[in-house]
Amino acid sequence: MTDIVQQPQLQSWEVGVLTISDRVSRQQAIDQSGPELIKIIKEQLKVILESQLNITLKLSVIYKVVPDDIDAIRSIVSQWIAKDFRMIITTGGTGFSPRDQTPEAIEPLIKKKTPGIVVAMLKSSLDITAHAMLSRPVAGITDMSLIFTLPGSVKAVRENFITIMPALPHALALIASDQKASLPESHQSKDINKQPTSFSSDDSSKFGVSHTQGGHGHSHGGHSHGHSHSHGHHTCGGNKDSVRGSKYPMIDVDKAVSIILEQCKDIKTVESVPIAESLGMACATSVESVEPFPPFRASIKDGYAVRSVDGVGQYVVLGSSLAGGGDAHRLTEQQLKAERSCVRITTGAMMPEGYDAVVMVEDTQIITKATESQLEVINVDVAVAVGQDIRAVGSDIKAGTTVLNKGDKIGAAEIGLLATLGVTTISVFKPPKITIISTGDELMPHDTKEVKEGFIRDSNSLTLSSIVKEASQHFGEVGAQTVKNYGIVKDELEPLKEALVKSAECSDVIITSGGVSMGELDLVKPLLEKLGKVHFGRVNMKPGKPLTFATIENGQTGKKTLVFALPGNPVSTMVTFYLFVLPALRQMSGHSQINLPLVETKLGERVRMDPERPEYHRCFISWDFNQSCFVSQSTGSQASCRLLSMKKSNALLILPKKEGLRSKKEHL
Ligand SMILES: Nc1ncnc2c1ncn2[C@@H]1O[C@H](COP(=O)(O)OP(=O)(O)O)[C@@H](O)[C@H]1O
Ligand SMILES: [Mg+2]
Repeated sequence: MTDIVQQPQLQSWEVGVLTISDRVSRQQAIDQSGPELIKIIKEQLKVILESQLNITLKLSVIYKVVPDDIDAIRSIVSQWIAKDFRMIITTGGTGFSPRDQTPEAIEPLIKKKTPGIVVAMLKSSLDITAHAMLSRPVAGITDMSLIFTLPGSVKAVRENFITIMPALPHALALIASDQKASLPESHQSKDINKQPTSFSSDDSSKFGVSHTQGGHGHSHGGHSHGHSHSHGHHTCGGNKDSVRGSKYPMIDVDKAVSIILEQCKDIKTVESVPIAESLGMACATSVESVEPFPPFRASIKDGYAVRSVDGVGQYVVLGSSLAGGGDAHRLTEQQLKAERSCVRITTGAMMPEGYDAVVMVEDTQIITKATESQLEVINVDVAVAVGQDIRAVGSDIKAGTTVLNKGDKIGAAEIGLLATLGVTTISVFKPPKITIISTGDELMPHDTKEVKEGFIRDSNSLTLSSIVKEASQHFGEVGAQTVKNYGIVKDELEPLKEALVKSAECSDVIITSGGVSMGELDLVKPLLEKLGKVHFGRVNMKPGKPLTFATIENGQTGKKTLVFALPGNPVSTMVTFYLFVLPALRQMSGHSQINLPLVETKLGERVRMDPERPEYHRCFISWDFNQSCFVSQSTGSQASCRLLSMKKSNALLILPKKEGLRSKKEHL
């Protein structure tokens, strides 16, 4: 038998992708499902079609967005049917909400129903969540077109589409082979059902299908139906990514920190401030002493300035040198030269010329008290050496000594030093300007007395502004100038965009909380993609996995703003602040010491390890004098919403990912 190798035939197909959503069409939400579908069609379906049907495919995907409106939907789909689109796929509007009317719009356009496709889609979703039964998909054939309706949520779209994808080459080929669409229903469903056997589970996993992950959130056309399970379940465990997982690779904490530090390397501003306002800031230049300190020979003790060669015996007290005063300066050179003469002196007072030692008052006795006509006479009981109890000029700080280096943190001692040397203003690195934004429809201002049902008080705004203030001792004084609280922003595209754009104009750093997970209302990541560059969107840690870091650059001025999109759970917010935002703030403020101190500690009790991600376990550490080491005490339940686990904690215990319990030395 001779093999006849057929050249693939070139075919041009058009496929329509219609996103049906009021919110997307009003630009209150970014469409994720439509673009995702297009991506799968172009990257995966095309390959399968070409290989299964032995064709070279010129595939055009036409994409449109319409509101949840029967006429609008029908108008587009009818046009596409008329143009013989091979496939028309809608996403959104298949749920139970009053505005969900995609099935009603599509059904009358279908000539032959294809319930097998509906069953396959529902089955795949029902395997994950019972809520799938609230989806009302329709599928069918009209002339040249295969039409089906997918739910609105991007996860469900991927999952449903990937489920039916193996059957599509055969289905589309059969439709095309009979333009009159006279395919018997029995034949059609049989073929469709037969397909999965030729696409074994191995084949489908090739496309990334995995149901290992919990959580399933259907939303229809951008409306949340209140049954999204994504929170709490969306953890796509470790690296077990699936088609429903995040598109962002999971990177390690160290890598994330280095990406952040690289981005803030060039954001530094130097300013000159009065030294009293420089606490916590980093010096932008080195500081050298111009004058010596002390600038004069000064006594270290209260006593008498003497000539050491005069030894023990009686002395006449010529006058006094008091700190900042006295009358010794009025004495003539002649008087001061008189043998066995001395001058009463106090601590810090200037040594009169000609004297070379101080005898402390305890080593003397008064022989005769001073009267109007007579000088005081004392007895020096002990001999003193040259220079005794005298601070020489420049003995503390010589002229030309470097007292502060660039990058040194200015603390109380440093401010004292500068004041000593007569430095009144100092060149420092300015702390970055920070704006804090809380996102979430469920949030009410923290001072709300009666919180509406289903709402909570916004705690993150205050926690974040306080943590910044608390941390400012490590990067500089923080005033109203430096930290702005933007307040609460709804989970809607326009307000969020406005908040980010406005804040970027006036801040070096934006810290947001919430809206970075996988829920339908988690809009921060896609929005940041549009406004700037997302450098990472997931970190291999617990808590804090969805942490997102982006930069927004002003095209005209070139000003760069760092955006830390912290997860909304209050503990995740705090932990990610300490691990990622604080080092960045320190680096941007010019500090040479930017990392949190790391010490080794013994566990005070057994702790359960996380098998999937390294954990930053909140604990209290203290020095154990008996064991001569730090010992850590866990703060209890480590749920990322339990702010009580942060209370009283003074350290984060770094627990590597591991199965089981642990009770030995760990790094902190
Ligand atoms: N500002 C806030 N104050 C208190 N709790 C918040 C705040 N923002 C979010 N949360 C809570 O944190 C949890 C996660 O919120 P979400 O917006 O889904 O965060 P993310 O998507 O970033 O993980 C929710 O229970 C939410 O109510
Ligand atoms: Mg939220």
